[in-house]
Amino acid sequence: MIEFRHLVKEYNGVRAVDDLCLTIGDGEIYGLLGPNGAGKSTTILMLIGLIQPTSGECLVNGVEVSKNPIEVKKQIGYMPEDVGFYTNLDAWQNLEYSASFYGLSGEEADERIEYLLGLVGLKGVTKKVGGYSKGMRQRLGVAKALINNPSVVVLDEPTANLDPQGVSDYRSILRDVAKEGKTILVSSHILAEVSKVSTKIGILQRGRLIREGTWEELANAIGDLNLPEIRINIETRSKMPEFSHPDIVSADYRKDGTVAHIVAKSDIRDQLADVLYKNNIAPRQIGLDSITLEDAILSYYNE
Ligand SMILES: Nc1ncnc2c1ncn2[C@@H]1O[C@H](COP(=O)(O)OP(=O)(O)OP(=O)(O)O)[C@@H](O)[C@H]1O
Repeated sequence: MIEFRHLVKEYNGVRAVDDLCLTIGDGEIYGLLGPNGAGKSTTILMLIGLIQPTSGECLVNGVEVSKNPIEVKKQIGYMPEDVGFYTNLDAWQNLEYSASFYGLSGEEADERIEYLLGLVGLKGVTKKVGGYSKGMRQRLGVAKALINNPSVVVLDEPTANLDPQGVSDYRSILRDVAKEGKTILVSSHILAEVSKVSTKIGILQRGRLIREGTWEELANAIGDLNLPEIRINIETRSKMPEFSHPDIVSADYRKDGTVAHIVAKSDIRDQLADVLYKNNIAPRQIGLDSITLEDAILSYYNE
C-alpha cells in the first residue's frame, strides 16, 4: 500500500507537488496522469526516497519513507523512464547482476530470474540486451523492477515510444503483476496508456490532484461538464450548401460536398437540418460525434 499525506515539495519557493493526499491499495494499478511538469516525477522520487519532501509524508505499507529509507527501498521496485542495462550481457545475466544487489544468489536467484523472464515473455532469449527492441528493453525493465519481489512497483512513463504491440504486452504484464497483490503506480502524460490498464486514475496538474476516480467515475463526471465545443457530422446524397451560423467554429466539407464535419459552440443540428430541407436536400445522417473521454479529460488540463 502507498499513502501520500499532505505531501509538498517546493523548489525555490515554487510548489512542484502541492498538498498531495492519495492512498493506493494492494492489487491496485494507479495511473498518475498529468502533462509535462505536473509533478509526477517529483512525487515518485519522494516515494522511492531519492528526494526529501518539504513537508508531508510518503508511506509504504505504513512505513514512512523519509525516516526509514533503507527498509522501504527493499519493498519498492522502481522502473525509471530510461532503464539502464549492461548491453553486452543477456537478460539473464543482467537480472543476475541486479539480484546480487539484494543479496540474492544461487538457486534462489535462478528461480526468481526464471519466473520473471517467463512473466515478461523473455524466457530463452539469449541475445545480448544491446540488440533488444525498445519493447524488449521495457519488458526486461519490468523484470528488473520486480527482482526483489517488492510489494510496491513504481513505473515512470513506462510505455514512452513503445509500438502498439509493446504497449499491449506491457499492459498484460502489469495485470499479471497486480494479480499477485502488488501495489502498482504508473505515471504517464498519455491518457491512453494509463486508462486501459489502471484500476484508478488521478489527474495531477501543477502539483495538485485535480481529479481522481475509476475510469467510469471520471467518465460520469465529465458527462456533467459543459463541453466547450460539439462536433456534428452530416451526410447527404447530393452536394449540400456551406452552412453559416454564428456558433460554427469550423466546418470541413468532403470534396464532393456530401459529407461535412462541423465544430460548433452549441448543438445546432436542428438549424442545420432546416437549411438542408429548405434546399430540398434530405440528410442521410446528422449525428453528434461522441467526444472521446480523452478529449474531455484533456480539457481538464486547460481548466
Ligand atoms: N530539481 C529541480 N529544481 C527546480 N525545479 C524542479 C526540479 N525538478 C522539478 N522541478 C520543477 O517541478 C515541477 C514538476 O516537475 P516534474 O518533473 O515532477 O513534473 P512531471 O510531471 O514529472 O513532468 P515530466 O513528465 O516532464 O517529467 C516542474 O515545474 C519542474 O520544472
